[in-house]
Amino acid sequence: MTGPDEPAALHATELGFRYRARGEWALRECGFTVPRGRITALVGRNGAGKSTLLHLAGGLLRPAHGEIRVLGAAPGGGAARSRVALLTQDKPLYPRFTVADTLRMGGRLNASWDQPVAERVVREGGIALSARVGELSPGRRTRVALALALGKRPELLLLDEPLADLDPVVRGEIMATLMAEAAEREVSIVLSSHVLPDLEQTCDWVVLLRAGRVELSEDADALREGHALLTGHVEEEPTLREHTVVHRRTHGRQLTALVRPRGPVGGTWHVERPGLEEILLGHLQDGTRGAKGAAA
Ligand SMILES: Nc1ncnc2c1ncn2[C@@H]1O[C@H](COP(=O)(O)OP(=O)(O)OP(=O)(O)O)[C@@H](O)[C@H]1O
Repeated sequence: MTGPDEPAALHATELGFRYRARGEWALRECGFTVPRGRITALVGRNGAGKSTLLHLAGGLLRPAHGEIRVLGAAPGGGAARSRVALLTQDKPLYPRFTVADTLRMGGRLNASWDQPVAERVVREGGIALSARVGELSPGRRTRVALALALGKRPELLLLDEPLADLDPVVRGEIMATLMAEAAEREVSIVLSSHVLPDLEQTCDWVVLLRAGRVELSEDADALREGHALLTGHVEEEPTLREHTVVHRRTHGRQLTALVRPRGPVGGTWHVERPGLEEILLGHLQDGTRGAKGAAA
């Protein structure tokens, strides 16, 4: 973990972006901070702005409004380029290259290249260095792309849906590799994903986007402690008025509500501490509230 005076992994103020000058805002008034040394889940429904945010952080796009800093530096500039790695959804790799060629290219392009790390990431997936990239399964291609990103020895790794299209076993293996690298080298990781169960055990910070705005930017344990899952009779619902109800559902006369309590919960509710998955799902399902500003 890094000291309090060190620049944050990500810091955005009033960040806004739109793809065309007169188009809709893909991101708007985003302000948040992600501390260093965290594994951050970047979540949001389709079109919420996750890829746009990662592309801005990786320096592939420039803000239309406000700013974003990575490790205290401007994205894409000299101070950030060698310290930040971005793995985009299209995972650009040359299909005709072998895995060994691909890693060799990584070595030529990056002064801080760490060949043993890159080879280890490849080997952990049982991939031969002589294999041709175009003949690998999607999961194995993801692993090679990850090896390229980790071989750069980044301080901040930005991953845009690296787990999409992978079976649960491969997803678990890739998450384990990421966790090991994060722990060993204190890499900060920001990972966008729709696979909420995979995030429960691995992520310790959450940024949740809703329609281009930051709704949550919080420590995962603080989120768990700050929510309660209540089950009870629908007639008890008026006792919830003083709390923030994130999401509610009824089954006959039974009501289940995910709430952010603002004090002791009255009534005869059965109260449980929800997991991160339930919390995120509750926030994602709730379409009634407008997006709010950032929390951190
Ligand atoms: N190249 C583009 N040109 C125009 N609009 C775009 C482009 N890329 C994204 N958008 C729009 O910007 C908004 C945010 O898209 P973005 O891809 O960042 O969302 P996302 O959260 O990553 O979505 P998903 O989960 O579906 O990948 C959406 O309204 C999308 O339609």
